[in-house]
Amino acid sequence: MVEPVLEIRDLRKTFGALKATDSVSLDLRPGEIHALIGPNGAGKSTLIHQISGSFRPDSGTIRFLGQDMAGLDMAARARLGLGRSFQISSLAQEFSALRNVMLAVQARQGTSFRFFRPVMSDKSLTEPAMAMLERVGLAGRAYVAAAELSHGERRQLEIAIALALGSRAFLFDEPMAGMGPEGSKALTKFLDGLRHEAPILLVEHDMDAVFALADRISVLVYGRVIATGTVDQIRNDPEVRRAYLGEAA
Ligand SMILES: Nc1ncnc2c1ncn2[C@@H]1O[C@H](COP(=O)(O)OP(=O)(O)OP(=O)(O)O)[C@@H](O)[C@H]1O
Repeated sequence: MVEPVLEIRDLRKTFGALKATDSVSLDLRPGEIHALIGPNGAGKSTLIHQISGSFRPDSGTIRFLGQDMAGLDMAARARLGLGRSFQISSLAQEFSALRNVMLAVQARQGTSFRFFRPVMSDKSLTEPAMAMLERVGLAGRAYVAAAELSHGERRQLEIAIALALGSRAFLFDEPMAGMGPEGSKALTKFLDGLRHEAPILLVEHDMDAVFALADRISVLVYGRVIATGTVDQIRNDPEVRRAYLGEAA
């Protein structure tokens, strides 16, 4: 069997008497989109926070690329390649898309001071940055300021930055939120290709996107995973239909 990229075992987190994460186990395999769905308050964001390192679990383990994440803070997990998006504020708005990715390439290379060469003509930065924009389908917008990009394009740019920084897996919490139908469609198409760059754990309420994208779905209800399976298995699971999907299935 293929080794999972991310492996979560028996994770528990309580807030007072509330079991926000109740013995959750799931994994993320190479090349897959694993969607996490469930009603409001089911504990999806709480789970993502524990994986990214912003909440500490009460018990259980999180392994990423074979390494135990306990004791590593968010920055350390990000450095290992656990990419958490979307953080629009991380973009330098007045800089071009290319320049934004170049900053990430530069950070990865660990060479922040380049007094003798004008940055924009430094091929060791422009070439990998442009290649990254091509990978996310944004090369045609390379010289446009981040502030001028559409909502969806900014998300593509953030992912180019995350890939340039070395992200090996993505945690996305409701990426479709705030997008119109056209934007959602474009982002769905983009995420579809992105899984081959790095697998994605996707929290999403937009069921059209989830059913179009997910290789597997886990359903969280009251902090517990009540089912994990393919789109068809989940759509036809009587407990899932009763607890969550209702007529949406
Ligand atoms: N910092 C916190 N302190 C106390 N309770 C919290 C905290 N964060 C989340 N909760 C509670 O934990 C439960 C799970 O919340 P969470 O935001 O993880 O659910 P969710 O599935 O992401 O919901 P939604 O789909 O609405 O985003 C909720 O009852 C919430 O009120």
